Amino acid sequence: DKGRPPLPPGPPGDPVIGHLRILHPHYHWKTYVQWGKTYGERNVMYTNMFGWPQIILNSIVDAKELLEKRGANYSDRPRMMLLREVMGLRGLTFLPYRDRFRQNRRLIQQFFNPRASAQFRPAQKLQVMILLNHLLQAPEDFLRHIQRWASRTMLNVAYGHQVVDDDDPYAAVVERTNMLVSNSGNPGATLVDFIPILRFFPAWFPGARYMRHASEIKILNRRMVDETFELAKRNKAKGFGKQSLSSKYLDILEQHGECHGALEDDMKEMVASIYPAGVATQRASVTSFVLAMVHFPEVAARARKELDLVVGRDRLPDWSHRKSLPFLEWVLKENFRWNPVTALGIPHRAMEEDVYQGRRIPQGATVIANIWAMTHDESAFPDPFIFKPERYAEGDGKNAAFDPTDAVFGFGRRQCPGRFFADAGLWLAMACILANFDISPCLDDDGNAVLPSIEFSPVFTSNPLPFQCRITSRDEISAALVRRGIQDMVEGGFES
Ligand code: HEM
Repeated sequence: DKGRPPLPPGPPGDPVIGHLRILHPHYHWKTYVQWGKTYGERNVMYTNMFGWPQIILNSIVDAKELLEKRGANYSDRPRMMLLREVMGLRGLTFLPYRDRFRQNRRLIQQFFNPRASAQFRPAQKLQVMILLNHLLQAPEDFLRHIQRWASRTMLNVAYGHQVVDDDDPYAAVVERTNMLVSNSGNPGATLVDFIPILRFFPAWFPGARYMRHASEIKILNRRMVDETFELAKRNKAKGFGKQSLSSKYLDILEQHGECHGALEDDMKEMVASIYPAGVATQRASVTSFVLAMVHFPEVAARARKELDLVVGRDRLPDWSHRKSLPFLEWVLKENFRWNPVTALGIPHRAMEEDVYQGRRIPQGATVIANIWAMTHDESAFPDPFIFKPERYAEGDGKNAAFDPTDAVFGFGRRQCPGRFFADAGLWLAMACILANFDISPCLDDDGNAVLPSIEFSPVFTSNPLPFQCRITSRDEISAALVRRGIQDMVEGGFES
């Protein structure tokens, strides 16, 4: 390495295993902030895992400079040995930046860009209406209702499938497969990602046993991908789910006639990949929002006041009101910032060696954007743990250095293609909940408020740890509105 620029600074590591020993197994994003303060130079750090170079970016400025401006070099993904090679996940999320990437990315963006994604609004609205009714009927199960809302929304948008009860067999298969995949570790950062040869070791070998389990998941996943696409075909034949992504893809395949080659396979994988991408993230966002409202009731009160003024009490909030509700807009932004649900995004990869600020970024380095660090940087967002929507107000009160939506969906050519869709669905869910439900802490035997702790799971998509609170319908007017909301959609001939 003589004569070449030095690597960015970082903590001292061990021979062979690199920084594995000093990287606390949980909440890597917090460890990286600590390391950044101690070793970082303008927040860019170098570490290695079993010799694999890793660059950590704790600041949005560097993430934008590298992952966006120099996007041609930084839009690849690390190899993802476990998820891609062993489990066989072939959707867009983990696809390398070559071959089919461009075509596949276009196939998603075509339907999820700001204009096209408006077609999913009726489906999103129906699911929010169902969520509100579930909250009305059994508010104590709110965590499950939110999970089900996210799952139903994505099953409907992906396959045109309408889940009607808790025993839905398709929902069960898709949920189980995705749960097994997501419990298997951080993408690109499991043991077999660092020691790829492990996958060929016998199961008795330490660390290799998991491989057998992973091969079983592969079979399950294959079946899930195929069966759900067949379901989508049947739905289409019956005239259901015309707005779904599968239905649009089947239209494209029809135009290609018999000679669509690998296109159908790609489409199947892509449809399957939007489910996990959209469920855990949206669920975590709404659950975080509920937790925040328990802790910051003055925010909920101010948002409701604005809603009452603009929307009134004789209808539910709708997207047409959005422009007239600036405070609610800040609540949404603050919620994205307070718990950026994919705290470390999804890793990128440097395809060629690069030099940044006089430091060398090795070819093949995994590049991690620490989104949590960016949205909890005290100099960008004073009192970062306080939920303070007014920090986005224009004028003197403004003390947010950037819009969190510019960070929480990732960067550059890999930036989340589902962001417009997610933003619209989350807005509606939050607006309707705030307008019609009171959220407050549970009470102990003596009538004292018991505030739930603010803790998030230490995994890839960070959800609040299970907590309790009281959700009650605001009054009879609200209860009637919520009931009518769903009736109106059904009577209005809503077609999923
Ligand atoms: C709160 C909601 C969501 C958040 C915070 C979120 C966040 C992210 C992030 C951080 C990435 C990685 C970007 C990067 O590599 O720099 C990503 C990728 C992705 N997201 Fe989302 N997402 C959300 C919802 C959705 C939804 C609803 C969908 C589907 C409709 C979706 C589909 C995807 C896909 C397909 C990718 C992979 C893109 C690629 O690799 O080119 N996401 N998302």
